[in-house]
Amino acid sequence: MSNYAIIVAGGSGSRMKADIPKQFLLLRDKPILQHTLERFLAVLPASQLILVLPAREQDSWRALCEQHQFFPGIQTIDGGASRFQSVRCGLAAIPTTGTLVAVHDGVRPFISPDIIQNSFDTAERLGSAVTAVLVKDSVRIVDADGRSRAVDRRQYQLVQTPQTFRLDWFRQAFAVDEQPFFTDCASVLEFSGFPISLIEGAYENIKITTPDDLR
Ligand SMILES: Nc1ccn([C@@H]2O[C@H](COP(=O)(O)OP(=O)(O)OP(=O)(O)O)[C@@H](O)[C@H]2O)c(=O)n1
Ligand SMILES: C[C@](O)(CO)[C@H](O)COP(=O)(O)O
Repeated sequence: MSNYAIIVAGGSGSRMKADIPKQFLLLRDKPILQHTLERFLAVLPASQLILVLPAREQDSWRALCEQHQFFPGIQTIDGGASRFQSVRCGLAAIPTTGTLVAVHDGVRPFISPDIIQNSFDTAERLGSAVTAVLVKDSVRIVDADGRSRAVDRRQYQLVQTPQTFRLDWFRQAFAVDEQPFFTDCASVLEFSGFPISLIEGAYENIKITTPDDLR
């Protein structure tokens, strides 16, 4: 069984409005991305991790690794114009002998090794494992006229990463043309008819998106 993980960090972080891509910002003296990679290195060897970065930022990442004396030996790949394209770039680097693949946002540094391991164990049994948490707030649906009504929050979960799948399903699903409603890998696999199994995530596993999240 050879499992792989693609860490997608190919975005520009436009909503963070920082001078550098948000995955390179420091959190307790270390780049956010280094925290994330260290969590995955607790579960998988470096040879089974693929890091996707913006093509123009490869040199900056190398310099940051030098600065922080972080030399994990992880293969880095140039990303694409969207998250879907970046995942596809990472996928192309996985050998055909692979069995499962996890995809994780480089900007979710608080993921626990236990959740990563559970996602592989569940995907091995069921073919997919998509991390999600229950909704804690009340939820309302809003129509085009701005009228809203309450909905049953028990029918919704908030989706996180990692999202882990059988590699054969994943390759087949990612061969399709990109669709505007592909917001994560689960939506891509579902579009091709593959079943999505949810596993329990953690509220601390936030995606660092805006300055509030960083604080
Ligand atoms: N072309 C892209 C776009 C996004 N991502 C990655 O997908 C994850 C989730 O995306 P998001 O939080 O939206 O990151 P950005 O695209 O960087 O942010 P923004 O949308 O604010 O520009 C991030 O780790 C991001 O680096 C990627 O690998 N390639
Ligand atoms: C993949 C994801 O983190 C799951 O919640 C999310 O869909 C990414 O969304 P974004 O629009 O790229 O921020």
